Amino acid sequence: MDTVFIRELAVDTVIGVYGWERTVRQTLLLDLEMAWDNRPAAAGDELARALDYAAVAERITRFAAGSEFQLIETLAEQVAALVRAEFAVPWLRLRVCKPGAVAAARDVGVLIERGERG
Ligand SMILES: Nc1nc2c(c(=O)[nH]1)N=C([C@H](O)[C@@H](O)CO)CN2
Repeated sequence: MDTVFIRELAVDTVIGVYGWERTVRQTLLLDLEMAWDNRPAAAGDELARALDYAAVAERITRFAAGSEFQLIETLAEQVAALVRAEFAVPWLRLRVCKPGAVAAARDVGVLIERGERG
């Protein structure tokens, strides 16, 4: 299996457990690695056989824009399920970062893997 990836996708969403966080939109950064066999797309040089990272990024951005989760764990789980179901991705690794959430830390977030690499 090969990998198709998206790095530091910035999505705006309502996210957080504190009262003030329910009234603002914050930016999360997503890193996504998706298992995919790139050989058919390369052999035919055709997007139709590729895992279209632009389409995946657009879908995640749209989903996050309409969501209002408290925990980044929940957003990560939902994004992972959506990508696997809608794009037939057998395995993925997703990192969700919430920059600025802990002032003394460069970054905080969660990292999940779902599915089988095959
Ligand atoms: N494991 C998590 N810890 C925390 C989360 C979270 O989503 N997952 N969220 C918060 C607050 O919303 C925080 O980001 C506000 O700065 C605290 N801990």
